[in-house]
Amino acid sequence: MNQPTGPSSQSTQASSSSELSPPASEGISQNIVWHETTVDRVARESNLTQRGTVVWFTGLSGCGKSTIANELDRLLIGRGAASTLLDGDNVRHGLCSPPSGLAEEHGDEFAARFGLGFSAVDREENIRRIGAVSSLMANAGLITLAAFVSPYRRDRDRVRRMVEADGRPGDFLEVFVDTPLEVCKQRDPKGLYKKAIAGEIANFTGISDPYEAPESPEIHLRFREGMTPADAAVEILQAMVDRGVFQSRS
Ligand SMILES: Nc1ncnc2c1ncn2[C@@H]1O[C@H](COP(=O)(O)OS(=O)(=O)O)[C@@H](OP(=O)(O)O)[C@H]1O
Ligand SMILES: Nc1ncnc2c1ncn2[C@@H]1O[C@H](COP(=O)(O)OP(=O)(O)O)[C@@H](O)[C@H]1O
Repeated sequence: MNQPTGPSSQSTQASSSSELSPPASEGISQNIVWHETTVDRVARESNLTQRGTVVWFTGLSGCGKSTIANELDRLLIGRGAASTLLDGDNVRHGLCSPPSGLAEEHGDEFAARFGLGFSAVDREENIRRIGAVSSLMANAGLITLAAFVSPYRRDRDRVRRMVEADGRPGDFLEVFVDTPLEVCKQRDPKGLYKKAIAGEIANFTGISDPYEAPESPEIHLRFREGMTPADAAVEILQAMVDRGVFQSRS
C-alpha cells in the first residue's frame, strides 16, 4: 500500500478549482455573493496529509452499506486518516428528519415543508442535502463515507458533479454494494422487508419502489458467499490506494 499520492502530488491540483472560484451553485441569486475564503482546500489537505474524497455507497436496504462503510471507516482511522461517516438512518434523525421528527419543535407547516419521506422527490432532496454536506466535508479535507440507498441514478450523478466541480475529477468514488434482493430480504436486519411485503411501508425500495443500479461505479462489490464485511472494506481500501486517493501510513 505504498502508492504515490497525498497532498503534495494530488491536492495541489485542487487549488484552481476548489476555493478560488464559486462552486456549482454560482448564480444562485444576484444578492448572494460568493466570498473567497482565506484558507484553501490545499492548505487543509496539507495539514491532514491526505486528499479529501467522497466514497458513496449505494444499494438496497440490507445490502451491507452501513456495515461495510463502518468497517472501512475503522480501517481508515486505524491507518491515521481523517475520515467520517454519514449514514442514511442516522442522517434521517437530524438533517433529513421526517415530518414527524420536526412537528413538535417547529410546527406542522414547517414539518410538512422541510421534513423528508421516501417519495422520489423527497429522496431527491435527501440526496441533494447529503451531497452538499459531503462536498463541504471533502473540501475540509476529510475522507467522507456516505451510505445511502440513493436509488436514483440522476440524484447520484448530481452529487458526483457537485463534488467534482467543488474539488477535482476523481474526488467521488461510487461503491455499488450489489447484493441480490433475495439475499437482502432474507437478511432483513430491521424487519423492514417483512413490513414492506405486508404493505405496511409504502415506496419501499426493491419491493414497491425502483432501484436504478449504477452503470459504471468505481467499485462494484458483487455479492459472493463467504465474503465478509471486512473483506469488502479491504477491497475498497485497496481500490482507493490504487486510484491514488489514499496513501496508507502504516
Ligand atoms: N420506503 C423506504 N425505502 C427504503 N428505505 C427505507 C424506507 N423506509 C424506511 N427506510 C429506512 O431508511 C433508510 C434509507 O434511508 P436513505 O436516506 O438511505 O434513503 S434514500 O437514499 O433517500 O433513498 C433505510 O436504511 P438502510 O436499510 O440502511 O438502507 C431503511 O432503514
Ligand atoms: N458481506 C457482508 N457485507 C455486509 N453485510 C453483511 C455481509 N454479510 C452479512 N452481512 C449482514 O447483512 C446486514 C447488512 O445490514 P446493513 O449494513 O445495515 O445494510 P444497509 O446499510 O445496506 O441497509 C448486517 O446484518 C450484516 O451483518
